[in-house]
Amino acid sequence: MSEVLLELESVTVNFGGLTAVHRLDMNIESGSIRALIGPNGAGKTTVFNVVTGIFRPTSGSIRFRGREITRLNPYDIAAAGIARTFQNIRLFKNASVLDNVKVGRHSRGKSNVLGALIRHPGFKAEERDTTEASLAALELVGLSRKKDELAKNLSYGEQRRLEIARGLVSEPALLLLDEPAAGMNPQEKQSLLQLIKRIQEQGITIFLVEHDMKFVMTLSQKITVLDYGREICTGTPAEVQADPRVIEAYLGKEVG
Ligand SMILES: Nc1ncnc2c1ncn2[C@@H]1O[C@H](COP(=O)(O)OP(=O)(O)OP(=O)(O)O)[C@@H](O)[C@H]1O
Repeated sequence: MSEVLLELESVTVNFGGLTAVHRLDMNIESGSIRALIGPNGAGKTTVFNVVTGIFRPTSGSIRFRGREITRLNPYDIAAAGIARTFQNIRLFKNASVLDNVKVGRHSRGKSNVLGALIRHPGFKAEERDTTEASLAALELVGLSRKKDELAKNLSYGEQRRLEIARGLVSEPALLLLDEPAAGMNPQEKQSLLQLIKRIQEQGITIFLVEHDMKFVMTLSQKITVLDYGREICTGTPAEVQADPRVIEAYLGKEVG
């Protein structure tokens, strides 16, 4: 049995009278690729938001590498080793590709503003380290040649890969991808699939929300299915596809 990296225990998230996530238990094994699927509004993004500290759960607990992270703020959660991308592209469009990646390194930085202003030696060493790590992340996502381009001049698929590079540069143990394949053409999806596998080979655990079923079934070791905030099934792609509760949850609903 491999070690559990992320553990959700009876996590509930209420928004006023609405229960977006209801007593969710989840164990994500270190080194695995886990998908979270479910019809629109099932609570998937809310799960990402509580894991990354954007929302606090109403009740329940979240542990990462055995450490309680439930009440930490997003910055401390990032520093603990969890990175994410968002459903909608969030890049600095008028900044270079390289600078967009460097921004992702901030959760590891130790130097303060004063160190930057006086060009303290520690700051310079950190700058060098940031640039090297950013170039390595760009290499991994296949964007090295475009490092000096403005982000806005990249194609849609490249912009999404740039966001992944920005997540990787903090050297996370866990990478959360929110609908990474959304809006991509078949070639872009294929190259994304290969990229996610390469990231996993680097020892990074992947947790993704994705509507493209073919993509999810090809990539994931295990899938958790949510419906109205409740887990209805967790299993291998074959187990999930054969589960009547999953078929029922999707019947008559837009799969996306
Ligand atoms: N900040 C919020 N305030 C109030 N309600 C919210 C908030 N965020 C999400 N919700 C509600 O919680 C429920 C779950 O939303 P969530 O975005 O997590 O679903 P999802 O599974 O990610 O959906 P989609 O596949 O459409 O992105 C929905 O009913 C949504 O309207």
